[in-house]
Amino acid sequence: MSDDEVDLELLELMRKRWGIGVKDEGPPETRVLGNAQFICDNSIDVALDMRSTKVAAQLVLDEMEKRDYSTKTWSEHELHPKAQDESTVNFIFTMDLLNFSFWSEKSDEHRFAVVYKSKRWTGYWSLVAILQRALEQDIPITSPDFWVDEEQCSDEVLRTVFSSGTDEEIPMFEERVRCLREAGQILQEEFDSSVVTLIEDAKGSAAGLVNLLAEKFHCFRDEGTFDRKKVRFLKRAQIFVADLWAAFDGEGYGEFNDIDKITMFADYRIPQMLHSLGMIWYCPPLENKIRRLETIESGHPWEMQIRGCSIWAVELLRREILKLKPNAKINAILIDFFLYDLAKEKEKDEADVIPHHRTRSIWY
Ligand SMILES: Nc1nc2c(c(CN[C@H]3C=C[C@H](O)[C@@H]3O)cn2[C@@H]2O[C@H](COP(=O)(O)O)[C@@H](O)[C@H]2O)c(=O)[nH]1
Repeated sequence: MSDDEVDLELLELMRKRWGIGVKDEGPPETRVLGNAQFICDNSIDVALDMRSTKVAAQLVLDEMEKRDYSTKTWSEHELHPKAQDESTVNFIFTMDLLNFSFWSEKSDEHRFAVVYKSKRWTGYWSLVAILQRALEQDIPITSPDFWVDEEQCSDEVLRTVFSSGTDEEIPMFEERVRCLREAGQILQEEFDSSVVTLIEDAKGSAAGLVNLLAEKFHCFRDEGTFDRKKVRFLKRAQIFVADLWAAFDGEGYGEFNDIDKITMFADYRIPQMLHSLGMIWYCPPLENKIRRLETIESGHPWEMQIRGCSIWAVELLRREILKLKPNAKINAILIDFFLYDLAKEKEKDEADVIPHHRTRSIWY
């Protein structure tokens, strides 16, 4: 071995043993918020409206206070798991691995739905119902070991797990199976098949856990390109951390020292709510495309602008709320969760709400 190779070997040993020679990278950052601001500053098809944002800030603050909206709200949802243990960690990981693209190519009344606990669940809630139903049938659907065992966890078994209560099957079934298999394999190879080990490897940093998911799991690497610059949205990685934080009320598996680094989750439901609040505006060709229920391809500049401007709009909303009430215990996560729940409440009664945009992808 040359002298240089010996030195490198020695340095590596010293780095591993004592952390010597490791340049301090500083606290982890996801870069999502900065990328969202960059997109918004360079958007020509989507615009923010500050006047509506200020009005919305008072409305959102008042309504969140009236409902005493907090991390505890998460566990109050009847389908969300309540156990403060590893089973809920695994449930949330499985849920956020598959938390995407529930909308129907056809009309909404035909869309995939599940009847569970004598209620009809659609969208995100149909996924939660599916997982609860499988567990009740003693199918270990939230166990990473199960996902890699193609004998026990065959495609046929998974088809029964994801079986629909309507004539339309769950969108992107094959992609969902691929996500489970890939995640199960990476957890097995790098994290002792344990989601808890994955969380512990982030050492209490929310941004660190988001970056670890994006680095190790392709199916969490939610990124795009805008104006020739790589931009990160990391929607399901971020909502996984947020769901943990909320489900465990900021303690135990949900304890993070930098939780406020998590941004709004760039999905297809919140932009719709932000538009109906007048906070974001679409140029006429884009608005027409959305109103005509036409798909926008994944990665299209229009999609990048909708997602980036929505993240930045919620950040500005958060700042306006804190101007109204500086000590409000409100962050982007709770604002986002509240807006999603509000959107679901209003889904039925407000016919004039613009449809959500239609981009088929595994990212949201
Ligand atoms: N930004 C954001 N996106 C969210 C959620 C949730 C549910 N979160 C629960 C946890 C805490 C909250 O209180 C909620 O109870 C689902 N989604 C996304 O929406 C889409 C599904 O829409 P629909 O087909 O109509 O169900 C799909 O992209 C899904 O990934 C959220 O909270 N924020």
